Amino acid sequence: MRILVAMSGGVDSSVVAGLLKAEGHEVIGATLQLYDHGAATARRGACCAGQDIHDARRVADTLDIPHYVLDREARFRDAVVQDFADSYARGETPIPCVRCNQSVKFQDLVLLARDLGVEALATGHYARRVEGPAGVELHRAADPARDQSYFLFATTAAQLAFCRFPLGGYPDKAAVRAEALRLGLAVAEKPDSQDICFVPEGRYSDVVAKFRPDAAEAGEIVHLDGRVLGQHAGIARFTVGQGRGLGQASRDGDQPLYVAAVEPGRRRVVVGPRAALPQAQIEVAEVNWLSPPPSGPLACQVKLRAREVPQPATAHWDVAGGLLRVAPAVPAIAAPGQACVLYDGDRVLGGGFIRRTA
Ligand SMILES: Nc1ncnc2c1ncn2[C@@H]1O[C@H](COP(=O)(O)OP(=O)(O)OP(=O)(O)O)[C@@H](O)[C@H]1O
Repeated sequence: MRILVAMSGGVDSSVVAGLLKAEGHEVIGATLQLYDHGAATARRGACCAGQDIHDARRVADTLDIPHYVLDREARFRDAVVQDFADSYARGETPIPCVRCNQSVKFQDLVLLARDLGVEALATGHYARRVEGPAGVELHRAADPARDQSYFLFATTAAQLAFCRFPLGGYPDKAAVRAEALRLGLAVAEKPDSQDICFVPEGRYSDVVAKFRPDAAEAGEIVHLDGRVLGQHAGIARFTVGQGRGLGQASRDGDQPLYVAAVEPGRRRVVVGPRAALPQAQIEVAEVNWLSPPPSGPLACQVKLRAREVPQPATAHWDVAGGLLRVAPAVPAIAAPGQACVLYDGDRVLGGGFIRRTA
């Protein structure tokens, strides 16, 4: 098979290219240049800085495969970084990896793949693509610690059919690194990439302040009952459900307080006791189904943030409104902007972005 491999310069996608080549496929590598390296080169493990492009090229040379570098900086800045800042300015907590998968990685790479006349696009994502009786399904990776299915919910059925995730069945990262050594790849010991590739040193509020200074303006922290408890240095620093970083607004007497809402219009952060936060129903928009959309109540498990185990819930799909209403079996706090992904066991049924909670 002629196959395009999305090569970030990291261990995972390098191993994918090596494995596919060893299996006898005709492999072509492609690396997307996604952001200005100036700020990022100091950061080890960033996925798409200059060093990473160099590493990807070196791996391609070792494997003796053709390698393309595509400049997608402008598109990444508009579709991912600007969207990230805009989302914070709306009082949400964005999930940029999903936007990147949606708008840059899969769209642009699938287009390139089609131009090159290849039959599939392979990535180093930890997820499993399963050929089911009614079409291709997305499943959780074998290694729960690495599973990235949550970030892939927005992949369309057509993209999924075209994609391959050869690492989805690996038991753990150590096995992938061992494979890299066996294949003689220079990146075998390279550190894992960190949370958000375009944010140097985890200072995401600096990025937001640059793109949306309004989200970094000071404002009040108020209690649900209207009392002003303190000041904050920008709404972008707050997420619904957050209990840390509230300064003197972190307690009311001996009762711990949590962020109940972020109000961009009034630049206010509203806090209250945990039990007072809305947790009964979650409204989800921009829904993508990777299974037949349900016509009645759907008993499933949902994941409301990247690092959590799916929890039982019932979902109702409002076809006309294009909205999903999710009622967790055990009340749960959900942050607008994050993804709500529906599972049936290991299988991803679909998902969308959390809009509001009630
Ligand atoms: N700049 C890029 N160019 C091409 N493909 C990329 C790029 N960044 C990521 N990818 C693809 O998306 C996959 C998942 O990206 P993620 O940022 O989660 O990388 P990762 O888990 O650190 O993997 P890796 O070790 O390959 O960097 C990568 O394995 C790779 O196939």
